[in-house]
Amino acid sequence: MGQLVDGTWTTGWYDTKKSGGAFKRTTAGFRNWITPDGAPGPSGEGGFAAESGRYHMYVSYACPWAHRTLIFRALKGLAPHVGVSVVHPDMLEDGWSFDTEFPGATGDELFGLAYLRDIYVRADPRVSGRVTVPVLWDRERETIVSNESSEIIRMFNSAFDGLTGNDLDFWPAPLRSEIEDVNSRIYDTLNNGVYKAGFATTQAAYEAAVVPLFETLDWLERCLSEHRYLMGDRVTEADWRLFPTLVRFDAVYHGHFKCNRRRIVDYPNLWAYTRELYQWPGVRETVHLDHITRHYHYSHATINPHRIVPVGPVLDFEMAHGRAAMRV
Ligand SMILES: N[C@@H](CCC(=O)N[C@@H](CS)C(=O)NCC(=O)O)C(=O)O
Repeated sequence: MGQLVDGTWTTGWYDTKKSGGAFKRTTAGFRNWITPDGAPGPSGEGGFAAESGRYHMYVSYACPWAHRTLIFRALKGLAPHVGVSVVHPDMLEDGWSFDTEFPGATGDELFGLAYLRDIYVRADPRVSGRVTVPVLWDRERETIVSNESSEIIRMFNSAFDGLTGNDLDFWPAPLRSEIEDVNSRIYDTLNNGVYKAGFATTQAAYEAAVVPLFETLDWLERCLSEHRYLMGDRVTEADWRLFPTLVRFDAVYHGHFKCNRRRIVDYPNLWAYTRELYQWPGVRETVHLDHITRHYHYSHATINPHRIVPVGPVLDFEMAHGRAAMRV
């Protein structure tokens, strides 16, 4: 666990001293966009045209941010066009590694490097910052296009449509501002809220995270008692950004991160909605609870010093969801 400073690895856990015990997530450093013709996107520089076989993703199956990019890769039929390397679930002193001693960990399929940080240094020998997944790598320019999942899913939503013929749109223009509003509450209180609760080092910082977190879950339960999806009758990016947190919740966030007022299985609508999204074609294959459970409990020695990985809970994501009866 550490970060790169001027291309050199330095170790240390998240520093919460300056922020009263609160965990503050830093922003991602590589912010270019793949576009159909290589024109520049909303940030970064141009020159990253959508081409089959040119791009490769580095992910962890444990990571909820990487998970959304794997979901979009599946939903948008990008598997034949964008390759994937999967890191080992343990994130220890050296950060994410390409150790293959865990089922599903592939190693670095492009260069055979030992650590994910080596990929960052290959992109920029003087790079500084956290070494995070997901990473979207350009084999042609030998650099990182982006390490920001919220932007990678927007690229995947449309950049390759000309190549794949898949024009499913999870970011439809008329719903964008409504999606942004819902995303921002869910990001702050839930996607990142679980980390704020789990990584807090004072009681006050923990409570400041966990109270709004359950307010959001209660609010979502009410929304999903009236509507099939967050935007009504149509599944959108907002649902796919929520799902990775819901699918991890009872297995890790409830116990390990102390988000334990309720579990997702205690919310009838949220639980049925989670099962529906899990059963969506292509999605269950992106869910790897063995990586998820192992990663959090084994990697966070400050929270779980003996690294005992729990055996439960038993969760039946395949159970009938009954959500098709909801019309709106
Ligand atoms: N902004 C990034 C955040 C990604 C992120 O924080 N990933 C975590 C894994 S869940 C990570 O790699 N952490 C390593 C670290 O912070 O050193 C995104 O959404 O793509």
